[in-house]
Amino acid sequence: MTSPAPVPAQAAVDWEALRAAARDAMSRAYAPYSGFPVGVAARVDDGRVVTGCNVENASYGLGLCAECGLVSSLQATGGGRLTHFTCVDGKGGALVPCGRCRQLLYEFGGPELQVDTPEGIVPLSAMLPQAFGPDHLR
Ligand SMILES: O=c1ccn([C@H]2C[C@H](O)[C@@H](CO)O2)c(=O)[nH]1
Repeated sequence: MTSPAPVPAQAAVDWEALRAAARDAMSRAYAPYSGFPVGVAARVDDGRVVTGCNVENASYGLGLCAECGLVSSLQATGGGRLTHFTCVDGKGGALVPCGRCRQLLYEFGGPELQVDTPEGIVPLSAMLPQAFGPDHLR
């Protein structure tokens, strides 16, 4: 989804607004099996904000992490590069993205993507060292 009023791309990122967007998405998660709702939000290089929530399935292994929805929304609303990312748990606190989702984020944000973690803002390169990515296939 896009935010109602996109922030200009050149403005400093408002992490609290991004966390609020992630909490809002988390409130609509479908997580009846784990009981662990997750919401994510990211700023795009054109100023858009995209979000996602986890969507589980009765066939447990088919559950979709919140980041899956986020990257789908990114593409469906015009593409672009992710610049800032946050992930929250059911209490609204910062949550680290799982390993698979770090790879999803790397595809669209690369090593410089700024990630909001319980230990502060860190580049994705610190969370996915020596990442495999699109450059390996060129
Ligand atoms: O980065 C993460 C980590 C976990 N989950 C979801 C998957 C599952 O539905 C629930 C418990 O693992 O949390 C996400 O959506 N994103």
